[in-house]
Amino acid sequence: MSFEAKDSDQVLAGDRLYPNFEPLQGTVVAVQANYYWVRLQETETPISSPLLLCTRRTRLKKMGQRVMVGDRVYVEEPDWAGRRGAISHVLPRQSELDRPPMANADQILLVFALAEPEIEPYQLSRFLVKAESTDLEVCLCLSKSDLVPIDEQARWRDRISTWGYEVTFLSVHQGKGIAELNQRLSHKITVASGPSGVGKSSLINHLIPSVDVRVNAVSGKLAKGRHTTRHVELFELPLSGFLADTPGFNQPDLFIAPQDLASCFPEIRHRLAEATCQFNDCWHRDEPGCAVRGDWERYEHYLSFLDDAIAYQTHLNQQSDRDDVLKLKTKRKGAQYEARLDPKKYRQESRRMQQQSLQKLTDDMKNLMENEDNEG
Ligand SMILES: Nc1nc2c(ncn2[C@@H]2O[C@H](COP(=O)(O)OP(=O)(O)OP(=O)(O)O)[C@@H](O)[C@H]2O)c(=O)[nH]1
Ligand SMILES: [Zn+2]
Repeated sequence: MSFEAKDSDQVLAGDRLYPNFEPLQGTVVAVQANYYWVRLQETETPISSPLLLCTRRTRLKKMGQRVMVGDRVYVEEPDWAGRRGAISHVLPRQSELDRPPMANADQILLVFALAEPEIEPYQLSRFLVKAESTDLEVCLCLSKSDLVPIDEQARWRDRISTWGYEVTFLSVHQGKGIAELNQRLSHKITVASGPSGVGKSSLINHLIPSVDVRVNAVSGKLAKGRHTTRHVELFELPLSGFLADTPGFNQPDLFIAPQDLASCFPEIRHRLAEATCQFNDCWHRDEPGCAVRGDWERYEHYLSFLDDAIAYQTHLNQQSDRDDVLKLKTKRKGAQYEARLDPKKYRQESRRMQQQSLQKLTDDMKNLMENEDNEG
């Protein structure tokens, strides 16, 4: 065997069979059925604000590779005129949220109003714990600062700092805090959350003055699913980055395991960094030698959420016992639950529906582009 210089057109094992091409990369901003709206990175695309309606390559489907809002993807075979493409690859996720279903979120923007409606500490605590349970960064903003005198704002700032959080004061009406917030949101994917009426919509409109018409048009098309917890959509921020406003995030059910609750309180994390409880599995209620129990403000909230968490876990355990019984019964009776749906008919139906919805989306895109042409 001799070592020879490689022939330029000889193909060896391990060689790349494709020429060196940079794949088109983008972020999935909305999902509808099996179609994905992908915002491409602006570089090297022949159109501006490239938003393509994409399908998912069969290979991904076969692999069971789900594509979520927030996913960073490669897009192949762009059809620039028709604004269509195909997702060929999903890049590894940094994070994954279940509700809303979202990939790569970096932080949660939690908005409460200083007034109208007034801050309700227990409710704020609940939102904070919910946010903490995702393991994402929490950015807490208090809005409508124009309605409340400076000394009252300072009282809230001091009070919430004992909870372990810094606050940013905002007033959309006075444009206060907006620049600072924009910085915190830049180059990140942020999920906005907060109770109704705190001014979240006003804030988003203010942050994104030219809320992207195309993305907005996506909202219109997705209107049906818009107010369900399953729907989520990303808006592009002026300093880069995306913001998701998701109605589904507004009812924070604390489905947290009792043993995980303590880590959702900065006050407890802080106490446990300084000292340890006598028992490893301390729930910080009335156990002897507990390092957490004390007269800190939110301890009452912790106890209350713990009761909820224990009740929820008990409920789950009972349900899983019931499911086990059901499984046993079903086994004994044989496969009587099979073939409820005629799978073939169902598949044909759903394919036809997909074709229809694709046709509708394509029409929508055409209308949009025509409108844009008329405007510009
Ligand atoms: N004084 C004052 N009012 C504000 C400010 N921002 C919003 N508002 C008012 O608060 C009210 C609610 O604002 P929205 O933006 O609809 O609040 P939201 O959080 O989106 O409410 P939902 O749609 O119910 O979720 C409106 O009347 C706004 O004009 C602000 O900075 N200062
Ligand atoms: Zn303890």
